[in-house]
Amino acid sequence: MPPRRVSIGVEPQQPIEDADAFVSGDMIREGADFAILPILYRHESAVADKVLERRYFAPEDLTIKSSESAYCLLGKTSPWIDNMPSSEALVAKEVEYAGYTGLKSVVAPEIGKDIAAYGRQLYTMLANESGSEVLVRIRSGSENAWHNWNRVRMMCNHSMRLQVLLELDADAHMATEMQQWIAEPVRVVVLPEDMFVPNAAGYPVLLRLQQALVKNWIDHDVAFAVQQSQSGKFASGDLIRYIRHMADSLPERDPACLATEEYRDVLQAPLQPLMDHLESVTYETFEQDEPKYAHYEKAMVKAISEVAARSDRTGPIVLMVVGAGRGPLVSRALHAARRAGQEVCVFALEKNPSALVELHRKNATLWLGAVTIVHADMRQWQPTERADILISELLGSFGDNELSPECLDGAIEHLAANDCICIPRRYTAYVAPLSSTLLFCRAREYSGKHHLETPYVVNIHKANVLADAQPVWAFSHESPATLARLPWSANAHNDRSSTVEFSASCASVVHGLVGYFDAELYPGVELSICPATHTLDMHSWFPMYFPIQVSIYYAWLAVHDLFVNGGGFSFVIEALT
Ligand SMILES: C[S@@+](CC[C@H](N)C(=O)[O-])C[C@H]1O[C@@H](n2cnc3c(N)ncnc32)[C@H](O)[C@@H]1O
Repeated sequence: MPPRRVSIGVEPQQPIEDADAFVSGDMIREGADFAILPILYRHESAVADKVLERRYFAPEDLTIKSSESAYCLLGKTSPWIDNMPSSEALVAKEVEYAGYTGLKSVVAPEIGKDIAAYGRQLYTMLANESGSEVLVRIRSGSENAWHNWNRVRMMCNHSMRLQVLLELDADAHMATEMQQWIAEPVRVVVLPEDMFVPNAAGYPVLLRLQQALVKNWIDHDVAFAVQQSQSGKFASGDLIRYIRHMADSLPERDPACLATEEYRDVLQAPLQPLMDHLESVTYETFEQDEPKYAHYEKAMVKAISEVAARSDRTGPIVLMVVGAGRGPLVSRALHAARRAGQEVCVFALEKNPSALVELHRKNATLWLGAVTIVHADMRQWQPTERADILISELLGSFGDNELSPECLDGAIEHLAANDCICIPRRYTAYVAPLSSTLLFCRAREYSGKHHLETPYVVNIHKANVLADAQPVWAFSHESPATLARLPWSANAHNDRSSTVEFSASCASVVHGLVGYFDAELYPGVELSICPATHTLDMHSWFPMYFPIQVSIYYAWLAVHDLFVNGGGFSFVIEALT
């Protein structure tokens, strides 16, 4: 497996007269991928006045004198002096010049005291058509760092081009503050030389807490930049080699993690397996989830044993797999019967005609004709005998957002015996408030009319779940006989509503809700995608992200009027004081 490729740059502290010479000399020698350099060589106000008067830079004013090295440079703008119009004008010139040379990113200085003026300046920089990204320099641990950042990014309307260059302080470690930054668009993490200590041979290393912090940032795909101090205790090249070695020696990611990594923070529309016919490749992905099917088999063995132990029991036990797809649950049902030592009669029901091809093929080659395959809608098929055990896998990431419970209601009415055991028998939906600038921006840019009023299935990564998830409702199929007697055609029995309150461990911005579910397949056999109880290595379901139209600032929050029915899901979020 190829090692992780980490981009590592340098931020020299001494003045650099010519960026091109620095890149082809020191930077390459040190093994850096990029450099963070000031755009201007000299910042004296006399220079600023001259530049503004003449309206262009002279070569001697500049560190970045040409576009030759622009591909590997981040250009720092001059320090902004609060309430000084000439300072604003100079920065505007620098940004214009950065666009001309092709710099992809410019780095703005730390947020000053006059936050409104700073926000206005950023806004102007982002309005520049050059399209350079603007990185705001944040020193972790500085007073109100996150609050100030939050204010300026709000002023810039959450622009996707506004990002963070996070400069760690020497004592930084993975605490609540870092968790806050994970949810923000951090592009570059600056590691000051003071963070490193010498090992026995005098080479720079990080202490354990800082190592954990850097490893966590590696996993969040940021670039690093090492920043030499004036004293120059260590050579930049040694700092870079150490970080590279750290990335190379991270443990190999397990295959399940690799399979899902490409979907990190990618917004996907939930599947619609009733309206659409799923493709073979989608079934193939489901089928790779060994832990999920192992749990199903365990539940089936228990259910078969329970039915077999009934005193009035005669003949083979009838198992129906409804929504059989290409048959993984059918294989498991036959295996479970063998494990339980019981004679069974297995039906596989599927409405997707193409999946039927695979079911028939497997019946001929694998199951040796032991299965009755039915091409039908589970809500309408009328069997000659009823199921003792009804097995389905119809859940979405939020539990009831795909086929269950509505399709299952129909199946129970037509197919289930009075004392039928349903697998799963119960499932619960959970929500938690979520902060993620990336997901919010992606939802905002998603095509379609109601892109901020629709949920997405996401392998959520660059995000901060702000409080423990809380249950909002459950659906139960524990007594199918009761359900079969319900006047369920109006579907009102599947309406649910709820109100939940959350208090955050730190003030934050809510960009929506994250939804999870857990399911009881059989008493004692559970599947879960909730973080605290997640089924080990199960990857069939990513969480659900429910964006909100306008992000809100929160420390204590109520999600009320949460409501679900067959037609959709709605909620209101209120920040409490
Ligand atoms: C999430 S897939 C699960 C497939 C399979 N059990 C597996 O584990 O790979 C749900 C299946 O239910 C089928 N399905 C959806 N609605 C159905 C209905 N009303 N009647 C029969 N099958 C249905 C879909 O075509 C799809 O194959």
